[in-house]
Amino acid sequence: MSHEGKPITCKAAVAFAPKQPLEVVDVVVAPPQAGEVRIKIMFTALCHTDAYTLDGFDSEGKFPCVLGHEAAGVVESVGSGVTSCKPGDRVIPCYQAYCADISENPCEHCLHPKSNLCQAVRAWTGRGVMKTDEKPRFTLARDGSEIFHFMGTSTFSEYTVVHEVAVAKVNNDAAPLDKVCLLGCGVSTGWGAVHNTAGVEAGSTVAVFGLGAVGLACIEAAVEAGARQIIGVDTNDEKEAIARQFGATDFVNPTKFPGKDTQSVIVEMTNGGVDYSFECVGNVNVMRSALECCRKGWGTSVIVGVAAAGTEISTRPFQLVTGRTWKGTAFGGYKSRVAVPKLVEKVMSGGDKANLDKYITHRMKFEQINEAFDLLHAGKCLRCVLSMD
Ligand SMILES: NC(=O)C1=CN([C@@H]2O[C@H](COP(=O)(O)OP(=O)(O)OC[C@H]3O[C@@H](n4cnc5c(N)ncnc54)[C@H](O)[C@@H]3O)[C@@H](O)[C@H]2O)C=CC1
Ligand SMILES: N[C@@H](CCC(=O)N[C@@H](CSC=O)C(=O)NCC(=O)O)C(=O)O
Ligand SMILES: [Zn+2]
Ligand SMILES: [Zn+2]
Repeated sequence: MSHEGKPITCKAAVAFAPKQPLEVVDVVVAPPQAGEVRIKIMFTALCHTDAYTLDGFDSEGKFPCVLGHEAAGVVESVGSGVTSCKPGDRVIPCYQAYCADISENPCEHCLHPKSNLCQAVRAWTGRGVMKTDEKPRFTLARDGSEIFHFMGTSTFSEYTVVHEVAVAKVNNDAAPLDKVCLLGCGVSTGWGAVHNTAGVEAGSTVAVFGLGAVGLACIEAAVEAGARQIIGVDTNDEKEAIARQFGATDFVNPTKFPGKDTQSVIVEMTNGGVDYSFECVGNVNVMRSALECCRKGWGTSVIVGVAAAGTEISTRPFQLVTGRTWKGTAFGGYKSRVAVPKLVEKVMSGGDKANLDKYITHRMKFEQINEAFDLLHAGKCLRCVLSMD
């Protein structure tokens, strides 16, 4: 039965308040308005950023909300004026939008080769609402109260509504949605941090701080780029084996060097520091270590991790005066709607090299979402893919 133009009542995992378990409840998802797309979510994974927002660390976090931003699904219906996708299309919602190929008035970031920070809808997604009427499309079935969106995606729901500029198509019919959903955030971010933001070259030395899915994707990309030494850094010893499987040549657990900072350990190991480092933790002290373990003259450190509201980074300016570069990345610098379909093709044609299975440590039913958060918090899981059916 078609629900086109009508509200859909379905299950969503609602975050009613920070630090509280999600509640799987009935929500009403309004039909898509102009420039909007309603998607039936098939699979969604959890990213550390969902946990960070649920834990109350996100200055943009609004409650109640529907979290989730790493997913794949099928277009159920589209609002007026939508031309780039149609009902039945298999898609990946993108928290970083891209408007240049479908907007009559593209934003300057989409037109600029150096940025992927589309501004078309960002102001509204940050406030948890849709641009057209500045309201959410989710309401609670039991009392009609509004529920905010998250990152413009809100994939912890059987159905969601996103802006058209945030919809990447999965053009390859053979692409498994239960795997390519990971390209909606973590894996793409790690790959892009290495290839786009840093531009790691063959023969480079690399340190990756934080060996969750994002950090491991950095390692995978560094191997692909031909890095000769890749140092994985994590406070969890259990991450050493997996890091080496991904291609790390060395492993450092900072807790094993009491009284000595991690940057000193790495500078000694590399006789002067690494060419590139990646912070994939979201801790400002680790960000400092990641910068300061870079080689003077040309070392570049990329901040990938998302730090808690109110925290700030610091270092001695001398670290930059002596030639280190400190930069950051959002979604690995990829211009989402055009890049994600290419990443899907890369996975589909890449054999084992770009096999996403190694990131999927757990699979669960949607109703088990709080167990999945517990695993992520405990450091027991890279990616847990939740099935909606
Ligand atoms: N900039 C962007 O576009 C994106 C940023 N992120 C952020 O990237 C970070 C990583 O995300 P996930 O891989 O999903 O997280 P995760 O929680 O799976 O992995 C984090 C890893 O860091 C390790 N860790 C914790 N404290 C540490 C310390 N002091 N030193 C070294 N390692 C430490 C943990 O043991 C864990 O292995 C998060 O901050 C997340 O919010 C995620 C996706 C996109
Ligand atoms: N909302 C936070 C910042 C959160 C943040 O930095 N998000 C990353 C993506 S994390 C994905 O898992 C990002 O790409 N940010 C760029 C953006 O435009 O959102 C805050 O207010 O500090
Ligand atoms: Zn994410
Ligand atoms: Zn744009």
